[in-house]
Order: sequence, then structure tokens, then C-alpha cells
Amino acid sequence: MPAVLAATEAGEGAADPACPFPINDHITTLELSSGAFVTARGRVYGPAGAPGIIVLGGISAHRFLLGDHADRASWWPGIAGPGLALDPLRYQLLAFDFLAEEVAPFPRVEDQAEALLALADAAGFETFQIVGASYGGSIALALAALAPERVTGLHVLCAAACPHPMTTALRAIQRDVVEFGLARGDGSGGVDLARRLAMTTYRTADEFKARFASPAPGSCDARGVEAYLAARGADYAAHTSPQRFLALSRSMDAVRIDPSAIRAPARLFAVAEDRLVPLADMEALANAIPGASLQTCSSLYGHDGFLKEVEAVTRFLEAI
Ligand SMILES: CC(=O)SCCNC(=O)CCNC(=O)[C@H](O)C(C)(C)COP(=O)(O)OP(=O)(O)OC[C@H]1O[C@@H](n2cnc3c(N)ncnc32)[C@H](O)[C@@H]1OP(=O)(O)O
Repeated sequence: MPAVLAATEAGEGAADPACPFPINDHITTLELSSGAFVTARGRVYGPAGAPGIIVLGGISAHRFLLGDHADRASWWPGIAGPGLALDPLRYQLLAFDFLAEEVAPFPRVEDQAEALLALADAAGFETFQIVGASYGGSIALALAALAPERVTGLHVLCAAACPHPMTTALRAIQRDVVEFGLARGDGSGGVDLARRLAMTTYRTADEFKARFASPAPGSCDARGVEAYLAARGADYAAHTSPQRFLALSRSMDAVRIDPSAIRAPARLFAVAEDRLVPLADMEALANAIPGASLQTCSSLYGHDGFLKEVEAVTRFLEAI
């Protein structure tokens, strides 16, 4: 278990007087069981005393689940927000910034889980549910295994017990691209190119065919698939350092969850067309967690289905 060295809290709801729910930041310094010292940063949206839910997304996610009331938008639009499935008027929603390059050689999902547990303590969550998607789903599984007595419900989208070798292969190439960029003195260019490749694993061939084979004249996509990938790569590289990219990429490929350690009622959500986390791997996880259930959705968006299929994800989260 992590040793907490310092915890601070800062209320920020006042930053936007129109905000109808409290917002509190928690910053906790702790020693991980690996011996590393880290600072965990989390944000809780919602009224004190309401049931706690830890909300975790893909590698692009951060503690600003609902945006930052300035220039950062919510990373789970349509799912988290007042009146939505993850409602800060009904729950306390805790999101955090992933540990990344500050943990050498890279953070394991178990490290992320320890940081989260310290933040849950700081937020006063005795027990809580977890909703985790993609990389956040892997962390959710690790946290459920770490603290079985505190997790009352586990809801995992598009994440399996370990990465598929083809997924690792494609991520290894992305890391090589970033390392190549760094060696040339252009790490940011490496992240840009790696993200372009990553995008092709998040979406499906059918979506690209529908969008880019004969795009509507005048539409944004009329500029073509290369322009799209270039735009997504540039946007990601503008916000992500090469060191962060490498740390999180290695973390994803190191995931090895022991499903038998999970005691919480577990519900899984898979996308049949997901090529990053194949359906068969999620079926295997569902079979390995005692009592777990699996819902499957079909989506043109593949792995990005957890972000794009708002209706299906909302239905899945209705059981919270
Ligand atoms: C294990 C893990 O954790 S890995 C999984 C982590 N998942 C992720 O990181 C999410 C990956 N997906 C993305 O980044 C997606 O782009 C999303 C989810 C952010 C948005 O998806 P969508 O809503 O379908 O938008 P889409 O990807 O089509 O377009 C995004 C942007 O590209 C722009 N764009 C679209 N087509 C083109 C084009 N042909 N040329 C240039 N720009 C284009 C859009 O205008 C939009 O720009 P904006 O953000 O400034 O408005």
C-alpha cells in the first residue's frame, strides 16, 4: 500500500460562479510500493457525501473530466456532465492525471492504482465504483485487484487483462518512431508520426472508407485521409512530450492483470470491431473474473467506440 506523505486540497468551484456543483482538487505526494516518490493530482466534481465514482479514460485523458472552465474541453463529452450518465449533481466523480515519465522506467498500472487510492483517501471515498475505458480500463482492473474491499462496482470498457501481441507490435513501432525522432533532434515530430499510426488502430477501415473514399464536396474530410492523420498527429504532439508518450505506451504494453484477484461486481463493455482490444480478449477477461458480465456493441469507430457510441455507453452505465 502507498505511504502518503502530504495531501493538500484546493476548492476551485468558485472559478466559475455559475457551476452548479463543487469542484475540488487534491494533490497528494506518496511513496509507491516500488519505492518511487510521486505527486498525484486529482479533481473531484460533485457534492460532498454523494457516492464516489473514479472515472478513467484513454491515454489522452486527464483530471479535467468536465473541462477546465477555460480552454480545455471534457474528454468524455456526452457521458460525463450534469444530466448525463456520469452526473456530478448525483455523484462525486474523481479523475486524475496519469503518472508518466516521472516514474522510471515507466509507470505500471499498479502504480497508477496506488496513486488513485491515495487520491480516493484524500477525497474521503471509503468505498467507490470505478468506470474505466481503454488505458483507464486497465488501471481500473489493477485498482480493483489492489483494493477489493473498497470497490463496490467495476465498469470496464475496451480493456483486457493484457495487450494483444499485434497491439504491442503496432505500439512498438510507434515507440521506435518517437525514439528515431528524438535521435534526430525532433521528438515532437516523432510523436506526431506515431500518433498518426495510432489513429489507424483506434478507428476502422470501414470508417475510413466511408469518410475518405468519396467525401462530400466541401467537407473537412474532402482534404483526405492524409490531411486528417496529419491534423490528429499535430494536435497530439502539441500537447504530449515524447517522454510522456513513451512512458504511457510502455505502461500499456506492460499490463498483466490477474483477474482472479478481482472481487467487485464487474461489468465489461466491448466493441466488436475494436482492433486494439479484440473482442476475444474481452470475452476471455469476462470469463476469468468471477460473476462478470459482458456487453458487446457494434461500432464503425472501433476502439474509439467508447468515445463515439454515446447511446450504447450511456445504456451500459445506466446500471451504476
Ligand atoms: C489504450 C489507450 O488508451 S489508446 C486510446 C486512446 N484514445 C484516444 O486517445 C482517442 C483517439 N481519438 C481521437 O483523438 C479522435 O480524434 C477524437 C475521439 C478526439 C474525436 O473523434 P471525432 O469526434 O470522430 O473527430 P475526428 O477524429 O473525425 O476529427 C477530429 C478533428 O480533426 C479534424 N478533421 C477531420 N477531418 C479532417 C481532415 N480531412 N483534415 C484535417 N482535419 C480534419 C476535425 O475538424 C476535428 O478538428 P477539431 O478537433 O479542431 O474540431
